[in-house]
Amino acid sequence: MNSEATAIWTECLRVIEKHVNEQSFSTWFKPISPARIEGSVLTIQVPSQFFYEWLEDNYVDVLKLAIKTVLGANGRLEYAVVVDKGNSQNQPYMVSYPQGVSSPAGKKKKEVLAAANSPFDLSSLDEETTLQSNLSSNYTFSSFIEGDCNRLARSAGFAVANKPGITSFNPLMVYGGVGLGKTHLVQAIGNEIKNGPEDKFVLYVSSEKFVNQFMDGIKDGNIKSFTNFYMQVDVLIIDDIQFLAGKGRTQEMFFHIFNHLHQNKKQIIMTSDCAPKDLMGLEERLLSRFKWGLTADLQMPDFETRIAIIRKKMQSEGITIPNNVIEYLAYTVDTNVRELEGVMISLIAHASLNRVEISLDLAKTIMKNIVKDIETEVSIEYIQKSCSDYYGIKVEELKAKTRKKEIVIARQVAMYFSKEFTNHSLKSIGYHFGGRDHSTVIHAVQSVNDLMETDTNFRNAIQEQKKQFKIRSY
Ligand SMILES: Nc1ncnc2c1ncn2[C@@H]1O[C@H](COP(=O)(O)OP(=O)(O)OP(=O)(O)O)[C@@H](O)[C@H]1O
Repeated sequence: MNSEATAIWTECLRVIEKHVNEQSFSTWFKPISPARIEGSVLTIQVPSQFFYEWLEDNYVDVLKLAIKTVLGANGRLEYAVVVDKGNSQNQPYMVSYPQGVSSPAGKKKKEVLAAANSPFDLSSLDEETTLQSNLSSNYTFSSFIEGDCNRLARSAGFAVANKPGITSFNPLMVYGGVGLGKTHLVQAIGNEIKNGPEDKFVLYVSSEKFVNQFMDGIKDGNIKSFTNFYMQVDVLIIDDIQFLAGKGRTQEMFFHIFNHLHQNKKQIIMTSDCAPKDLMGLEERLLSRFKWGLTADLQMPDFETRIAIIRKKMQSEGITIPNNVIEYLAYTVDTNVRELEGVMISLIAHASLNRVEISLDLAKTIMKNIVKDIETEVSIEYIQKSCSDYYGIKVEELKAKTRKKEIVIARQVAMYFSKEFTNHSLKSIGYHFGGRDHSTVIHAVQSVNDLMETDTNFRNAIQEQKKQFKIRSY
């Protein structure tokens, strides 16, 4: 082994060690051996292609930092990937990496340090240092499907991403139920800013982590570093703010950080599982500040948006599935997007483990195992789609004002099924049919019952249609 390369790599490891936790260090850096140094190009040998990809995905910044610190601005890193056990390939597998290090003219981004051991210690890093921001690169605007359910939040988020701290959406508060895309959206904003032209210090942190860091700060007598760290941020994204409920001291600290950032036109983005007015256990002065900016909610995506989400996810996995399966999943999973994804993953896993095609039958089997009481879980949307297909009209026509006879019948039947197969109140059913009132629903149910008594064909058709709701399949 080249002793000069060894000495350089040892120096690099010293830098790396400061910025990753012990476990990551022994898992991902100890197995690396230095192969050679040629000029300012250090070649390291990694055990596998997977290992190399993992380093690139997760530790590119810290590697850049190490190379730059030890070899200077012109330093570069190359890899040699071991192809077979005990048989190393001496040709570098990848060249001209890391880019940021090999092109000193390139502008460095000031990002956020997420070094596990010393989260607030910025002292060893200069202005140009590339750090992490705790953002997942998968969460982008392009992978976030737009629909009525998220339009306001998404466009406000986009405006903030283009002018952080400058729009009146400061703070931006995104709220909504479990698994509806809050984290995805706020991280998309963070990624957009981070990849944008300005050099912004973006930090994403969960409220839980914020609380823990604050507690650690108190324990270690290190509160000043904690506060200084957060006050340096240009864009603070804090997830699940409801977690601060009842934690008075943390709230007080957050209040000061919030004020400081806001006064300095720094962007604050928050998420919560409920509307600010329902956030119990948060101080009034904090809640009143949340109202300074914009509050936007996320709802469960409607059927069409769910279809688009499934298509997008499948496309990103490189998997094609039949349309009727996509529709079936979109119909049946109307709780939240995370569950929808869970079902998709199960479906893909079953198909690949059992080496079978993804089919409607497979989807039904999986759904039966995953969703309890599936027979009773019929949504109004499902009924509307089914009835409009049956009568050959559009779903919108069921909700519209039109009084054309065939549409009135289809609408009444759909209301009748909604009353029979869902737990919605008459008022809620009316609302789903273009904002009609409950007496219209009562009238619809009565009319369908009357018609079934007098018209055998109609009764048979209704019985036939009912089956699909009972077995929840089509
Ligand atoms: N509109 C959307 N387009 C594409 N994917 C979405 C959309 N909404 C949610 N998702 C996906 O659904 C999953 C759950 O979203 P996310 O974790 O952001 O939800 P959340 O509201 O933050 O949940 P929690 O309340 O549990 O924190 C993620 O994988 C996300 O990518």
